[in-house]
Amino acid sequence: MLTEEKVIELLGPIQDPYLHKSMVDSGSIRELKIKEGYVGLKIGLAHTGTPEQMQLQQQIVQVLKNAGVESVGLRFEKRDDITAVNPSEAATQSAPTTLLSENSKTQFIAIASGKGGVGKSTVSVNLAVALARLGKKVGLIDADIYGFSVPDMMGITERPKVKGDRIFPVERFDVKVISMAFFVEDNAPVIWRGPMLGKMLMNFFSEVEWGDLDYVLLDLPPGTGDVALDVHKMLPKCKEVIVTTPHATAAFVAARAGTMAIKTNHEVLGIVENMSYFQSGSTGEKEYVFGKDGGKRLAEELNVPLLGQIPLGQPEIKEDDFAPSVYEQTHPIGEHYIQMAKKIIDKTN
Ligand SMILES: Nc1ncnc2c1ncn2[C@@H]1O[C@H](COP(=O)(O)OP(=O)(O)OP(=O)(O)O)[C@@H](O)[C@H]1O
Repeated sequence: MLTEEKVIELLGPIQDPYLHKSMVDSGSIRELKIKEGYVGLKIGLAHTGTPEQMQLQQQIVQVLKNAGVESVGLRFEKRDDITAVNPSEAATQSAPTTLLSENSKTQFIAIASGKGGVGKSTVSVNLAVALARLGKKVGLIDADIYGFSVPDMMGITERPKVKGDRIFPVERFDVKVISMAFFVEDNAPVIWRGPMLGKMLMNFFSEVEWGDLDYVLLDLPPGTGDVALDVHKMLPKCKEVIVTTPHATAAFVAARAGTMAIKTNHEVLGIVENMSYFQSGSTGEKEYVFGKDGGKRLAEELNVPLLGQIPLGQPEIKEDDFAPSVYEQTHPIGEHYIQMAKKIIDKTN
């Protein structure tokens, strides 16, 4: 037979979420009724209807059910005799959209390409990591809403933490990452269109707790579609890096992305020519597998710098720290990224 003393003893270790001490000692238990297999509790909290209340509710039910109680009735009321900070509200108030505010010091850089498969996501990830390696505070938004791949490329297996209505980005290689991949179940395809996409992107700014950042890189979807346009509208100060292969057709298509940026008054920081050549490990000879200098010509055409020519090559795959697309700092390609990141820092200072 469960007694009042026994229930109090069971609830003793559970903390009041706002007073941070035992709910028994903090006077949170306002009423207690026991009847056959039923326990009814009225609980007073500094804030009600909050995620903390939900958590507490689950804890109490769990403890009592484990002790053999068949049904638990809980009622919550707001306590006026105490004042305590509500972390969810505090988070909302202290997490304004500072990244987007007029006087924000954060630099936005969109990584664009004319077509898919040229290595835009690989470049986004490695530039973000290189900027972080150079001591910058960096965020990375995987805005490739249909073809999100950043978490897989960086070997991210966790999901962002959610506190109240704030989302905390996942940190990997000192880069804060948010991706559409975190918000879909089982890699389901995303079928949202038009305005929904813009809203999703806006949420990435307004509901994510980014903290203080020097750079936010955005991995755009390939081409010059809705999302790229949305980004340009949403982030008037956003600068752009265009990725292409040396192939003439790829560079020709990439020119459209460049023209769009220029027409909408966004500075193009430069061109990254990816998969520029294959360098033989034994002879050091370069083989121009996909053609030569398409990126260089594009840079001349748009009158912007060529930030780098990245050869073909795979990162070293480590079993214990799996990140299939991140080049180590000491890898020759990792070094290319450091040089490009330095140029970007120079150009944006
Ligand atoms: N320099 C490189 N050397 C070898 N492989 C590369 C290089 N750059 C990218 N890749 C590989 O090419 C493929 C396409 O790269 P990635 O996904 O980054 O392209 P993308 O332009 O973002 O494509 P999409 O927009 O279609 O997602 C990936 O398998 C990636 O690992």
